[in-house]
Amino acid sequence: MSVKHALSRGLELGRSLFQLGLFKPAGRVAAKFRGERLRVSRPTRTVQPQTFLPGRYRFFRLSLSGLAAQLQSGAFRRVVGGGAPRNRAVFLAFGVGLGLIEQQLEEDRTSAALCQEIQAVFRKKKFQTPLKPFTSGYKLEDYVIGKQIGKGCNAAVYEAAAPFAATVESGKCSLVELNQKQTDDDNLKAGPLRFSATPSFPLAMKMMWNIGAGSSSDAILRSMSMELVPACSQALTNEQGEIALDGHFGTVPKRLTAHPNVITVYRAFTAEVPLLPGAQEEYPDVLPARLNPLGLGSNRTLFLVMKNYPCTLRQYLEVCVPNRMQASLMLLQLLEGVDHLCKQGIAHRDIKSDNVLLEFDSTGCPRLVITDFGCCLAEDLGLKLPFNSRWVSKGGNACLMAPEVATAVPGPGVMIDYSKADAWAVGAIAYELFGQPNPFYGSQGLESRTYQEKQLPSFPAAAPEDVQLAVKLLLRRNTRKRPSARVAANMLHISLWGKRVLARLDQTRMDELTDWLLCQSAVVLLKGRGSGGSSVEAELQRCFLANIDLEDLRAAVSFLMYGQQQWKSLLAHYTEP
Ligand SMILES: Nc1ncnc2c1ncn2[C@@H]1O[C@H](COP(=O)(O)OP(=O)(O)OP(=O)(O)O)[C@@H](O)[C@H]1O
Repeated sequence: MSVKHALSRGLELGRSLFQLGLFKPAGRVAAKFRGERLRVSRPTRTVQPQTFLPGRYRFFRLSLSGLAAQLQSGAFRRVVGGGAPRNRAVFLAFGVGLGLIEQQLEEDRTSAALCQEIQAVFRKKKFQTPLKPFTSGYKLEDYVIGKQIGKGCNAAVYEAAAPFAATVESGKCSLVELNQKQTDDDNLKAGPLRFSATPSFPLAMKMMWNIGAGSSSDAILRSMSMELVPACSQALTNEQGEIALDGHFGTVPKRLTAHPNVITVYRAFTAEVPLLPGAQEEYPDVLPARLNPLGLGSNRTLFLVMKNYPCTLRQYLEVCVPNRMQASLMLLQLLEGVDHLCKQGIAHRDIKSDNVLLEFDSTGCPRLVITDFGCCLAEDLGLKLPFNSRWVSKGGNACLMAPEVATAVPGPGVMIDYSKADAWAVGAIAYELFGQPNPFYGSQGLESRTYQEKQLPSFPAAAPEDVQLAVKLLLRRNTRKRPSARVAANMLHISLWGKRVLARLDQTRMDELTDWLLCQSAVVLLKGRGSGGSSVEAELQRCFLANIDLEDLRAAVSFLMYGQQQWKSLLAHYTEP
């Protein structure tokens, strides 16, 4: 057999092996974690992968020399007719490798095309804010303002109503109502319940405290512009295309498109600071001299109008312990929200349970939205921040600052990469969702700057295994080993709705996964026609399909397979005699 012949024979052999499914997933499901290799044992596999092939397809862990050795000595001898001299065997092996790669590329092209088609179907129907276009609501006088519903370090928030907001659906079920439904539930902690979404005030108005920015719209915008990141297009521009905020557009930052898990600001405008209920008692110092002679505030400030949510995530968790399905769905929503921000080049930088608002869908499942973008990074450079001086702000809440941000030291040319920082914070909040204290809070808590992964408290055993794995991975210090919010979200999606496929993945090919994607698409489209279309679960499934990408999906599968291997070995360890 000549070298050329050996190569072409190998190529054919590789193609057939691939078609027969004898060979491929060994490489595909492989992943490299902590330098150790994961191998999925398959009964038909005879080749021990030893080296990586370079480039994008390096998940093919075919060792050509290993393959050649096998061909010389083992199972393939019969297949190739035996007795091939060593150098020919190398070429034969090389051919097999090429054949496998060629087929894999082909299959990838098909799967990637399918993913794109699914994406296109689910992206066509854009998430709509529940507000119809309306010409008013750009002045304080357009609103009736009720009682105060919240207060932070930078603003007071009041319930509000306006004729144009009649289309804003209230949060369906308030925490009070939910509590009444669940009084028998043993899981429910005792505690005062004070929150309710008042249907007559479907809106929330956030009045920023303006100390020192001055009263011109331009100055206000310059100092508070990040609050406008989640503002929808009608928030700033009315139907005639007039800019309602009479500042320069230059000071208006990058803005987010609407997403079910991110707050939408319906209207933003500047106006004179009014004397609202509780102002003299609760925030006299930030009032303008017109209202309090000792006040330090400017005369005008920024107002933001949003939907009025029944409570924050923190308030909800103080009185309720979500069941494991609800907690998983809540975690998934936070990951979906963060992924949406990342895709648009925005880092929130202050994700915490106070900055997540909550309402309930028609089934009583909590729906979460990320809010308060005051500390966000929304620069043209995307998720990287030049950190050349210690005066550059790294973001809010130091406790939930990802290790790569917390440990960054300012200097010339230093850049902080925020692409996985919000995902890390979500990993920490996951403990709260499953009823445990956040490990990074309190005087005894870990410090994100210094903690070691093995110091993380064990995750509640009641949480699904895949959730435990996802959280463990999200809290990895090394960003290269930490999944992105998208990949972690994919893990949970597959775990929640594709468990059956996952169980078969060690013997399956990618096409089984793509078949499952097609089935999911059909189910979600059908659900969308029925009443289930607005439930949190349906929204999440739509989100997943609208963002489906082969590489991210594959990464999620690799992490899940890695987790399964770990569980199996842990189990084996404990069941050994
Ligand atoms: N849309 C809303 N619906 C209901 N309550 C809200 C809404 N927005 C804010 N709140 C309440 O007001 C509080 C303060 O709001 P927010 O966190 O936006 O203010 P802040 O001053 O920017 O906060 P921080 O201190 O985190 O900077 C929230 O914790 C929440 O309780």
